[in-house]
Amino acid sequence: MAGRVLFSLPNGLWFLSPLSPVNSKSNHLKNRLHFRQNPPPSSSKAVTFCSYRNHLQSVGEEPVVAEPFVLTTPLYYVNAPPHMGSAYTTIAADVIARFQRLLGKKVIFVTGTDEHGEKIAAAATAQGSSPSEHCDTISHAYKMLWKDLDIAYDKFIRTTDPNHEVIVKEFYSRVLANGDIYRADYEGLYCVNCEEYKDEKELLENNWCPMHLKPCVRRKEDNYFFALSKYQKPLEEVLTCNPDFVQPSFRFNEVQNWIKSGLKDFSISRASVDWGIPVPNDNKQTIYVWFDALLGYISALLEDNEQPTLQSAVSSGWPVSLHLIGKDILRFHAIYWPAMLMSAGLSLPKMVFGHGFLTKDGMKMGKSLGNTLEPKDLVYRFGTDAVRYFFLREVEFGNDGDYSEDRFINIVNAHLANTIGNLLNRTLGLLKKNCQSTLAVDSTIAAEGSAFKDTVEKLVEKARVQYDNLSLSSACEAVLEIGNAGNLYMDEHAPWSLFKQGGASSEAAAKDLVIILEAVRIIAIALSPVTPRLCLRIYSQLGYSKDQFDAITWVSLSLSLRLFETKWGGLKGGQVMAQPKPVFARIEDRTEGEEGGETTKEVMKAKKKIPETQGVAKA
Ligand SMILES: Nc1ncnc2c1ncn2[C@@H]1O[C@H](COP(=O)(O)OP(=O)(O)OP(=O)(O)O)[C@@H](O)[C@H]1O
Ligand SMILES: [Zn+2]
Repeated sequence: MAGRVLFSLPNGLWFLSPLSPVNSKSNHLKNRLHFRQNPPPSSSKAVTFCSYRNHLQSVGEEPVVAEPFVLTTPLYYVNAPPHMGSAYTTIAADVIARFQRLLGKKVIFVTGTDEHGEKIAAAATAQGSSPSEHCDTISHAYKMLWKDLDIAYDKFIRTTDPNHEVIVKEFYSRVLANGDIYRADYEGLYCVNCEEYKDEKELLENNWCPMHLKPCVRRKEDNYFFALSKYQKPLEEVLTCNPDFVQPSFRFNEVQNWIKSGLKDFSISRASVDWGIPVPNDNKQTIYVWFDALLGYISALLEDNEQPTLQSAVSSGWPVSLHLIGKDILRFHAIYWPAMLMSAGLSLPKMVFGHGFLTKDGMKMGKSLGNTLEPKDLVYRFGTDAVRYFFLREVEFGNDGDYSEDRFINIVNAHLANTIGNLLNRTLGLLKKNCQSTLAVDSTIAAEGSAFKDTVEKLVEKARVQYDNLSLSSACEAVLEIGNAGNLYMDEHAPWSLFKQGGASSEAAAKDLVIILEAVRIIAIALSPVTPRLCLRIYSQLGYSKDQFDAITWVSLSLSLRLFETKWGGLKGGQVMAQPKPVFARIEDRTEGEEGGETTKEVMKAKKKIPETQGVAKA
């Protein structure tokens, strides 16, 4: 396949490679090197970005972006341990990362912790520890939770990492050299929990922050400022040229309105905060926590033992394909950050997606309000897959969602235990009883003339499109529809009674079982980004090894891997299935020693230790 590659260059420009075979790695690298060494002259970056896009369209070229898929979660503030809200973003990011890996892409999944600032210093003092001890403890708690939730991140950045400090200082110096930093007095109302000066118009009565329900304090400081107002036009242009820059689309409109209402310069240093990175050439001030934390997305890209420079960090995956964040920090990511990047001559992220809030009694669940749901308890009681599945399936990605334990149990039981687990279990039971657990024919032959195969292929394609659009709940729904269709097929064909009739009916029944199992195989691939443990158990039941499961791809990357694609036809005649075991026990049915539902023992332990509703909001 020949095509052109749209490169993002370290100086903030985008460049179209000469026509070359895209799949040729050496050509790709040569082009990259050539443009890095001979960057085109700098002009207004936003305009250049647009003109390249327009140029591509005018010559009818579809750019092939051969860069890795890089995605980030927010770097979580270590003022308190993680909660279900922090877990929500990270689970969603993990699902997207796993999906992209299934498509065969190189993925760099970045997460981490934001560790500087006034709120952290105060939290440490309240705990009677030093800021650095406090950061170590909380950052470790995040890592442990990501392990419990099967988060397969590639990079975990802490903003107290010495390399990060070098990157922040270099970035600050670039922005300063570009004439975008100046010194001035500022007086305003500050919310320590937001770590942000607030506009009085946004506040509740008595100057309370609407998000944290705490009073803002009036502050006057002599600070360094970033000239955000200079970037009003370039930012407008970025949005005009790139309607996908902020997602979902209603948040795009929000950002557009903020910009339209006029951008004000903001202070990027604090004279009163010691726990931070010193401003270059002025040790009396530290860098504002947001001007520091956002750079974590770049310093995370540094390879181990690499010289910490902006140049080396950005050459390992910048710009990111996706910043996944909560809507609370949209302004920082969709306005401040792109302006800062333009000022430093770096390219912009391709997309910022601001999802909604998990709420408790209608209020955002958060550390500062303390109204949080403990993900560890949920995992302990219900298992990792149940937690991952419920929040992604239940909350439409982008909107807010309230938690209810009853609903949690109902959904997980109905979808994972009944629709998928039972379907597999009863099919394998029949196969064991009537066919010695061996498939009679290839799934392609079994499905000849059957409309069911087309239904499954359409649904799995629908799921792919939904994952790609980040409509994660709809992707789960499409996969579940395959399960529903499978159950319907089973009930309509009633293979158990066909087996009793013997002869040709028995042969038809044996084919029906192959058909159902092939559908379940496809479900196992398509749901594996969301419930990796369950899908591995399904794959084992279908007679595959863990290595084979780890090698699955959404579409075949080579002919020898045809078996593993989501296209119909993976299961072959003669293949021997494992002994049927429940792959997902219903939550209330789990008893100690029962097989299936890998969390059985944990659940029982947890039942003895944790009262049913502790830390959990009942609807
Ligand atoms: N209730 C929530 N629903 C969804 N995501 C959340 C929620 N709370 C936090 N997050 C995620 O964490 C990010 C904010 O991280 P942060 O460490 O500031 O947590 P926080 O609990 O919101 O803190 P605070 O309550 O102190 O403002 C959000 O942008 C979002 O990605
Ligand atoms: Zn606030």
